[in-house]
Amino acid sequence: MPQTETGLRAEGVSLSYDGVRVVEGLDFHVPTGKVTAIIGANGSGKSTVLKAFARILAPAEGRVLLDGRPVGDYPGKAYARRVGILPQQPLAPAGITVAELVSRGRAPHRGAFARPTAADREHVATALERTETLALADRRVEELSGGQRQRVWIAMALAQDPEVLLLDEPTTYLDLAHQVDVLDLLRDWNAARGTSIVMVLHELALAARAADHVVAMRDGRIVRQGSADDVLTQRGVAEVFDLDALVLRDPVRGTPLIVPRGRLGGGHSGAGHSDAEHEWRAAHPDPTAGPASTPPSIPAPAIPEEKP
Ligand SMILES: Nc1ncnc2c1ncn2[C@@H]1O[C@H](COP(=O)(O)OP(=O)(O)OP(=O)(O)O)[C@@H](O)[C@H]1O
Repeated sequence: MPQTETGLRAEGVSLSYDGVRVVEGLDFHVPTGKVTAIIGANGSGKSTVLKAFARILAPAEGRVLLDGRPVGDYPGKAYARRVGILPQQPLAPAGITVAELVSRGRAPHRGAFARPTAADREHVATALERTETLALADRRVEELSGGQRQRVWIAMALAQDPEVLLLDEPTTYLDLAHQVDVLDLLRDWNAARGTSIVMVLHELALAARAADHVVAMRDGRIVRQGSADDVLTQRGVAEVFDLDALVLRDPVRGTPLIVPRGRLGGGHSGAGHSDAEHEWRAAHPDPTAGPASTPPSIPAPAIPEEKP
């Protein structure tokens, strides 16, 4: 292992729950200073991978390293200053207010009984402001709507201000406008602070729009990774989701836009990877495996304006 290696890396990692292997042979270096989206079908191991990077789940095999050192070697607070996670279903302590919860994001930066510093208060205020939750500061978290609560959790993660931020489906519960807001906010945060962001996303158009790097998982393994153009091809979508889809270009951003046509084969639980690909090839005798412009001849249809 070279002394100079920096960042977060999984090396030959397998992950299990109660002895049942769910992720196998994971080799992945989190792209430093970039935004990465992990995509894949339900149960393919996306959250489990985040848990390994967050030290919630120890590898059954292999190692997770931060700057070349096993992550288990870092004291808890030291690790939390560098790597933060927003899990899929975080639990807030009963009765806690929004301001108190977001302030907890600063805990790794403080001594056990130390009072918040001006810098802590500044981080919390910025996080509340950026997530548009400032007006909710005195409300109890449990009385918020799902979308408001989700933005509060994101505020807490931003207040923590780690070098690597892991987010499991950060757009859950958000309406479309807030999904776009949150992803744009995370991109801005990445650009301004250089934070490496890794997030599990289900919405492929949003993943393509938000991420520099896309990682596609299937059955506990990474099956594709690269730019959205590399991963979200017609064949890529077939391989990852057993889905026959057209891949158009988002006319606004130029990123891939997936239009599902139907399922291939017996679905995730039945058809294996090679069956799906075989079927896809049979249905598409002349597949173009190129970037997302496939098939280029089909333009994104214009949706007519509604008549008043
Ligand atoms: N705490 C747990 N105990 C036992 N098995 C688990 C646990 N958490 C996840 N699993 C199993 O591990 C596999 C991978 O789950 P994981 O949550 O990582 O998938 P995912 O890709 O994030 O799915 P989703 O898109 O549905 O959130 C699944 O088969 C799941 O049932």
